Amino acid sequence: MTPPETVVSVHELTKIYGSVAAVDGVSFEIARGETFALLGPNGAGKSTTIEILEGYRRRTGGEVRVLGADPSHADLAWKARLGIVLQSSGEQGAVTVREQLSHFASLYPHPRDVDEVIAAVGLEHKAGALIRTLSGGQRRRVDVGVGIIGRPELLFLDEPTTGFNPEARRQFWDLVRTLQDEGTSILLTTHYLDEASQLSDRAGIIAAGRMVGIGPVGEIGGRDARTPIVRWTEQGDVREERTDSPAAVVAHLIQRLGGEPEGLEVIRPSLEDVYLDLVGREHADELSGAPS
Ligand SMILES: Nc1ncnc2c1ncn2[C@@H]1O[C@H](COP(=O)(O)OP(=O)(O)OP(=O)(O)O)[C@@H](O)[C@H]1O
Repeated sequence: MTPPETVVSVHELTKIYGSVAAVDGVSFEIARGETFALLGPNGAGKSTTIEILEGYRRRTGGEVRVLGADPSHADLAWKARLGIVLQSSGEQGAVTVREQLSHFASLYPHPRDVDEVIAAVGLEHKAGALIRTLSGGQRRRVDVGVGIIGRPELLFLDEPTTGFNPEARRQFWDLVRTLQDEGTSILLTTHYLDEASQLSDRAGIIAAGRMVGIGPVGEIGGRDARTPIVRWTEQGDVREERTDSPAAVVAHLIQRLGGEPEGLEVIRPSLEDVYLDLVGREHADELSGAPS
């Protein structure tokens, strides 16, 4: 079997603004067809990293290859293989949704069908509406449509579902799964850890410009961080035990206490629990539900 092709490779990337290291020695790789999530609190360095990979910002140091090229020297043909959904589009929108997507489609050699994309982002009923008359979440869907219209090999999604209602977020996840089935490689940043768990194969957690955890979403943080916790209340005190065999612990408890333990919970630490441990509790208020 041939090893998977690497579409993004980042080695010891740094970006210094004045005296601040916004990105401070970050390394990771993305294989073709993989979805990789970059997670971290506000100001951690995610957008700076993603914008360097897109060729929008110059790095201070380190090695970066994206689809075989150095983004700081790449050409238009390279750019046409990327799909980009920036954190904010700044789009004023004196054109309709269909006009906007048709315009971007005309810039690519093998674009998707405009009406298919409009349907995929759930804007059929707004196809003829001026973009400036759309809600924030609807405009975000236009941004996503622009990002995928060129049939990109590699798609950058920087906080794509900010402002989406829960139903729109689920629809967006379905769209991403379709793109994944077609073989698209994706780099995603999000403050919604459920979104990262649902969509990504692997994730990296950045805090203050440094990678503090990286791996498959189900394994990040290591085995100990993922060990289940059995929690119960006994004589007014909350007790807990970390164990690989929670059923045996519960059975033993029932026997010892002579019945149902009060307040019994079996907790399997989620990506969110591991994230909080890794970035520190002081960043907890910047978690999901409070995107930038
Ligand atoms: N043009 C700039 N000049 C100076 N400092 C900058 C500039 N752009 C970003 N920074 C700083 O770099 C750090 C990383 O910012 P970045 O936007 O990459 O964070 P982020 O992880 O994407 O955050 P968020 O989740 O809020 O989008 C922050 O401290 C930010 O203030």
